[in-house]
Amino acid sequence: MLFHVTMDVRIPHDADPAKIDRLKAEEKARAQDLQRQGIWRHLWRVAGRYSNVSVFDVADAQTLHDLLSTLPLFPYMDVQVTALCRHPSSIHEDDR
Ligand SMILES: O=C(O)C[C@H]1C=CC(=O)O1
Repeated sequence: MLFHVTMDVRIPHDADPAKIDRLKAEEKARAQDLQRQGIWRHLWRVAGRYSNVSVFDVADAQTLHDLLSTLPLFPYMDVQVTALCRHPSSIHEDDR
């Protein structure tokens, strides 16, 4: 199943910079690993905001929740999820 996910990252101003740098590095490694596996299909920065829009390809909503909630930056994210299904006019056979 495909899910559109928006992640708004909100780092508290009083957060420990060293801890945040470590979490960002861990997040990057995790995100790149999931992209290589084809699970995190799209990852886009929202221009002008510390936010991304992403498309995930996972078995179901529980799998997506387990994945998102274990991201290193998850405690600092507001996450919105929209389930996607195939558009009848899509020319992309892997849209499902
Ligand atoms: O920067 C972000 O949008 C938050 C998060 C998502 C992927 C990643 O590397 O960090």
